[in-house]
Amino acid sequence: MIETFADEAVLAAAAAAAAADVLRAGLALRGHATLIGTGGRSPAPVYDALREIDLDWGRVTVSLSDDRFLPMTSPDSNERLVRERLLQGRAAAATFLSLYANTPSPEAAADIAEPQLRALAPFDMLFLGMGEDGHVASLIPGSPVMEAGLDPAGGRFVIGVPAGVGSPPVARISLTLPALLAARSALVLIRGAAKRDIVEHGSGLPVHAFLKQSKAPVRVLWTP
Ligand SMILES: O=C(O)[C@H](O)[C@@H](O)[C@H](O)[C@H](O)COP(=O)(O)O
Repeated sequence: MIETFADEAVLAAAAAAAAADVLRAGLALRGHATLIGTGGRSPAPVYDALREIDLDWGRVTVSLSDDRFLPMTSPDSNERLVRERLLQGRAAAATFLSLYANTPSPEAAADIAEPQLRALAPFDMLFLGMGEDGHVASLIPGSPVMEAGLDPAGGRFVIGVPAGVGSPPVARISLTLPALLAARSALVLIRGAAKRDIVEHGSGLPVHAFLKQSKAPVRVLWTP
């Protein structure tokens, strides 16, 4: 099930091409398309490749599977990564929908994002990274909201995640499993032997909850 790529650049080109195909199909069928991005190191080269692809970016909306509850001025902001690496060049014409808001709590920011993400769904393309603890989005082992976020029958699309888990262990805003499963297609981007081992031989972690479902078609792209 895992697709192996020789290196990061080859993986990035394949992921960008797959995303562009799906976005083009969404544009042709519905007149607009949605890409849900992710933070971390893995997506940055994909963003670099994707932003130069000739698409009607003005009719594409981009958001995130999770963000840190930090303003864009922070180097740890995922929104900052997407704005700096994806929303440039041709892709600068896309609309970005923030998960972060300057609210007193991540829960209040999630309340603002909730109806906006619901209105966007289903999403044409979802990118996910995975941590070495098996987390996807900010559904992180050890978090008090992980179980609620992974409930396939849960009523929320977006939740606040209190500080104390993850790296950095700051508060976060995350899509839930029902929101992630509202993707028409998804790419999980992973690198290194340890992560491959978790996907193939681990069990019961957030990544497995996402992979063991038949709702959203998922490809797992791996490079050593
Ligand atoms: O907010 C976070 O905790 C990270 O952004 C995290 O979710 C990241 O996506 C994965 O750890 C994969 O990271 P890499 O892409 O660097 O492998």
